[in-house]
Amino acid sequence: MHEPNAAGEPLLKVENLCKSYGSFKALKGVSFTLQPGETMAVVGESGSGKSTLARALLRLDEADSGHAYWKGRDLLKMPAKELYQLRRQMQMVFQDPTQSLNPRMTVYQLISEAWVIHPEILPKPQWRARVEELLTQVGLSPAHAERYPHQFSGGQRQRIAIARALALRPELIVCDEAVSALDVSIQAQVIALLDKLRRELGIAFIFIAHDLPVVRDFADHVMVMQSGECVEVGTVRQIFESPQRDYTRRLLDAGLDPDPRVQAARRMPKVRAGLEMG
Ligand SMILES: Nc1ncnc2c1ncn2[C@@H]1O[C@H](COP(=O)(O)OP(=O)(O)OP(=O)(O)O)[C@@H](O)[C@H]1O
Repeated sequence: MHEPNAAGEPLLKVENLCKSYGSFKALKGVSFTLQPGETMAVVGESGSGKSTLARALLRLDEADSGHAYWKGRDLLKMPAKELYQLRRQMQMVFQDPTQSLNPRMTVYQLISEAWVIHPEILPKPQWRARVEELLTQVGLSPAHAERYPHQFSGGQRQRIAIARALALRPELIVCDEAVSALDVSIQAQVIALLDKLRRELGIAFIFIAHDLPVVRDFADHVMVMQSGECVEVGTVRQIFESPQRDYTRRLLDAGLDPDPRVQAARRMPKVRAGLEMG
């Protein structure tokens, strides 16, 4: 469990973040605060800037202006050496695990690769046991360590990607459309797993999704993005029960399937959390 940092700083405080591609403004001054262990969903239609925000925060792309403070330290100005250490604490899980998992590596190699890069985390004799522990934690079996990514279903591959992110003991996991490619019932199982990890390990999440219903049972706060701007932010309850903007209402309407069976399948099966192997 991660402790709140001593200074009582938020885990992440983002101020007025801007990013352009040429003359196109993809992020127009986004601000928000994330506390340790908190989950913030970032929702918005395609092209609204959600991935650009994630990439700027992890410095996979450089923001043009603004600030992002990680426990009070401006991570956008952080020198490379400090950033290298910080990257460990901020992990990303992408939409398509077939692209992020090297098909030639076994699950054991994929997960332990994190410790090749960061050997300070775990001595080599402990790698095997830790890989097996992580696989169990994400609802897979220790025997899966010797398999290759193509031998798993989409939901199981996403669990491997999550285990790999956990290997570095992150304090924040940024999920960029991490469940969007999965069937609705498998989506709910993977979200239930993330929720279990959040409760057990105190990990904070930024959870990017274009579909509002999937975040309802998981997020604490929702930030709604449109054309590079945050147009509404609130608790899940505020956003779902009294959205202030038409755009948010439209997102809610678009995401709600009229079929109650589909709605039920989307809801997170809390009691089954992490036990099924989607
Ligand atoms: N490398 C790039 N070069 C030029 N334009 C880009 C680049 N990356 C993103 N954009 C543009 O910035 C805007 C925001 O893109 P972004 O990927 O952040 O949107 P998004 O909300 O994540 O969309 P989606 O839900 O489809 O993933 C889009 O109009 C996109 O075309």
